[in-house]
Amino acid sequence: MTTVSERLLTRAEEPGTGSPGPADPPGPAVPLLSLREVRIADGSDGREIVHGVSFDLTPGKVVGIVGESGSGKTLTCRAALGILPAHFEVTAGSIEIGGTDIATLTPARWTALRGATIGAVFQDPASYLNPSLRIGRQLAEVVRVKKGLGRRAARERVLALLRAVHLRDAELVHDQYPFELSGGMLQRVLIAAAVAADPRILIADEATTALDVTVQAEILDLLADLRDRAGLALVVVSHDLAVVARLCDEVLVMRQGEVVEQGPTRRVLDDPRHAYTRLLISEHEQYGLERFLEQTAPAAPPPPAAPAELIAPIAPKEEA
Ligand SMILES: Nc1ncnc2c1ncn2[C@@H]1O[C@H](COP(=O)(O)OP(=O)(O)OP(=O)(O)O)[C@@H](O)[C@H]1O
Repeated sequence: MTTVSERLLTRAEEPGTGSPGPADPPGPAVPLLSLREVRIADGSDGREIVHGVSFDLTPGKVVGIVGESGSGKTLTCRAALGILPAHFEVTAGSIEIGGTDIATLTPARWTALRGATIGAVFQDPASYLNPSLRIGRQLAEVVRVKKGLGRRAARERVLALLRAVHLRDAELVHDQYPFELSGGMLQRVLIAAAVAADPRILIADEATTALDVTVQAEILDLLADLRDRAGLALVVVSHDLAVVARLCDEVLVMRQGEVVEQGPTRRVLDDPRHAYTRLLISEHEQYGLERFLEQTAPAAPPPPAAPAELIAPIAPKEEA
């Protein structure tokens, strides 16, 4: 008999994708990102929204956060990125990036860290791009500011990034405007922008939610590629247990601001200890299965990128 995690993995891999599942747990390493009992409150009324989140992210590790809408997943990510909405604040606990407590960072240090150490991709990629500028120009700006490249080198780097995120015709996409691209292509562009400055940590908050299942699986493969080839550490926020099963080493299950269950993904999926986790799994089995099985005619997968293409744009140490 197959386990829940085996079934979820099988379904998430169905749409014609072939990369392996979560990597073996990395050995002991200094956490790139460490949250300790983080509490977040709405300063306007003093209401505590997130009641203590802890996890460590080491190179190549993927931590998943699942849970119902409004449970505090996005606020937790935004706290780690130093971009909590106005009047929200971290009221207790600590967040460290590379051993530095982010509460001590100056705005200038934050600017240096964002992109270069920690990057993020959210849902609704179109809203993060300027509709009146070509894709290449927008990415080039990131590359020129964060990597200090000249015009020509920036163009080459942007094309390499577009290829690295498996966009078929990088030259064409380079010269297109956002409205000319599909949702899946825009999400790839956003991922390219997020990894342009070789971050060590990428936070993907519902980054595949708006995409159809085939494209979703391709984006998940892309994230797995970045993890495998560049040791990128990921925080993946999703409503979808199949996404979590596909990518994550560890999962946190959140409900109403509380982490109700946390542990290695397979243990949580195969032996859930909290009633809410069991509910999520049974809902997934009832509705998720059909959604994946509906996938009868997957689109052609993107052309395989040469390993060198994938490594060159994102491995920080390889660039002179
Ligand atoms: N900018 C904001 N202004 C006011 N309230 C907010 C804001 N952002 C979040 N909240 C509130 O904080 C709580 C947690 O929100 P959060 O976005 O972290 O949830 P979530 O788990 O990411 O939900 P979803 O899955 O729907 O994105 C919710 O009750 C939400 O209404």
